[in-house]
Amino acid sequence: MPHATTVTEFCGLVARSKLVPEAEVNAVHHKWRQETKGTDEDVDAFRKYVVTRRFLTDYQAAVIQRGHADGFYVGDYTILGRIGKGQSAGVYKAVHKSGQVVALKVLPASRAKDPNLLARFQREGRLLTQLDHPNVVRAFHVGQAGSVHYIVMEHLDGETLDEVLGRRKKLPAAEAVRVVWQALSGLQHLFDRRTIHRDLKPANLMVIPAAGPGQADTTLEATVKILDIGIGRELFDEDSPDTKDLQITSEGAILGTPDYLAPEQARDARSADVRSDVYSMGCVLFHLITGRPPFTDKNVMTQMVKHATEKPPALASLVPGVPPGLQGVLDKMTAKKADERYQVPAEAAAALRQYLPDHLAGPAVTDLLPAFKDWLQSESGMDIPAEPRKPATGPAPALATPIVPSGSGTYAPVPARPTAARPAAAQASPAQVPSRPVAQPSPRPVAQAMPLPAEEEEISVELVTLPPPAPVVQAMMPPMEEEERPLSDLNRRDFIMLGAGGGGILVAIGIGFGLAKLMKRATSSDEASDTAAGEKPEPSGK
Ligand SMILES: Nc1ncnc2c1ncn2[C@@H]1O[C@H](COP(=O)(O)OP(=O)(O)OP(=O)(O)O)[C@@H](O)[C@H]1O
Repeated sequence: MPHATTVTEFCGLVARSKLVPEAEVNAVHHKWRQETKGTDEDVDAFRKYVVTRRFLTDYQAAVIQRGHADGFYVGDYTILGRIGKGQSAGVYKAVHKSGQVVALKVLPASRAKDPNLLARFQREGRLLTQLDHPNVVRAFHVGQAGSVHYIVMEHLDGETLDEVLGRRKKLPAAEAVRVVWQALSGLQHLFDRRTIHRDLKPANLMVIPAAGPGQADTTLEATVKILDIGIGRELFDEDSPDTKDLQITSEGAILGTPDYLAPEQARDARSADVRSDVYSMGCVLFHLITGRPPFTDKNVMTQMVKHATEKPPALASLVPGVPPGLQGVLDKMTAKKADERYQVPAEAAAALRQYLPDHLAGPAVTDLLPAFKDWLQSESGMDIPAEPRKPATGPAPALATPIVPSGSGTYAPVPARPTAARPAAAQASPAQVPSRPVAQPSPRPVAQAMPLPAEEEEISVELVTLPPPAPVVQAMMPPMEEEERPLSDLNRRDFIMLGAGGGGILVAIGIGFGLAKLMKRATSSDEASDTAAGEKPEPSGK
């Protein structure tokens, strides 16, 4: 679709998008002309004007300037901006018609055609909506609008640990322990709900809030949230029809992230259990403290063999001042044999507790607008307390749900999370709620500057499938850029990517076989040396 090259074209697209009513678009256009004496060619200046006055968000204005008037609505949600792009789904900041700001994870129509991707996406939605813990991202609803599928989540205003590490390289031990301790609390909740994660890495752990400009760059006040349980698994569901997909997805994950992968999970994704998650969290702890993962080989195969056979370097050899006992806890989290690890995340969390900083801030929890709660209740039957409780603050146990080992070695059930107020972080300011014919208040112009997006900002217009709009402009337009084409138009690069993806899976299968062979060889040489030492080998059963 052609770019808007004049303010008139831009205004036409805004009106067609229904983000701002036509009369209001005309009024603001008129006002801008009067105030600035701008010409019809000054599209950039006009775009800046409407964004600064919050008629549109950066993202909306960028998409419109690139010639698109659709793709701003998913069900009852208006898209405000793009937050992240995963391998298959996109994550967007959006606002519900009640004014509640949320994060929408969206599987576009073209991806939903793939039954494996759709099954994985729906599984993630199903798992997430069953979870309810301050250290796990909260999901409210799984929906479908036309052929677009989406998961409605609390909007987290923070940054991933990956981003924190990108900036700070490593964290002081007490800070690292606090982060991992929280994640372990969230993982225990997953386990209590019979779920394991299987893809724990810094990019899937979010800390909120992010350190603001001018503030101390620390996570000591932050809450950790586990994200992305897309390849998570409900335990004991091996017979479910999507198990095959899990295998493939996990091999894809192996290719991407061997840094934190437990040996048994590398051998066979289906053999992963909660202790594999404990191993991954041990590797994350190692990375946070030392600034590098336990094994740094670029070669995936070598790295996986090292996970299975080598001990990571001692913490003290890489960083000074690490409490000596912490090494023992880390060793137990990352033991090669799952039986020798902490058996559940709560045990590891309990062992880490003595290394936590003295004072811990309470968990950040997302406040929900009453109108959104009512809507959720009527739409999905989700029961959310009307009167949110205050978040706990104070010493260690209050940070997240306390983990209390019961006498039998199992753990006390995790009480429901407090749904208490973090002030207004997740509510749209009136100006953020775009006007829409359905019960949306009109945006109120406010004199607060918002940064304009970088030119290369990614956009997606494949959120909703609408009939092709009538052309608004007839002027000669520049050719469409790569980023702007609808995702349904496959091009050469897509075929290359698809080929690479398929090739990747074959490589992963090869790696799996190779590793299994190596492990087998290692075992038989162990047996051989046992036998040589006079031990009688176990009968083979033949
Ligand atoms: N609830 C949320 N609030 C704010 N940002 C979020 C939220 N969920 C995800 N994100 C952002 O979006 C990014 C992608 O999220 P996520 O990992 O869930 O996507 P994904 O599509 O499953 O990724 P992949 O396909 O690689 O597994 C995250 O790294 C994070 O930056």
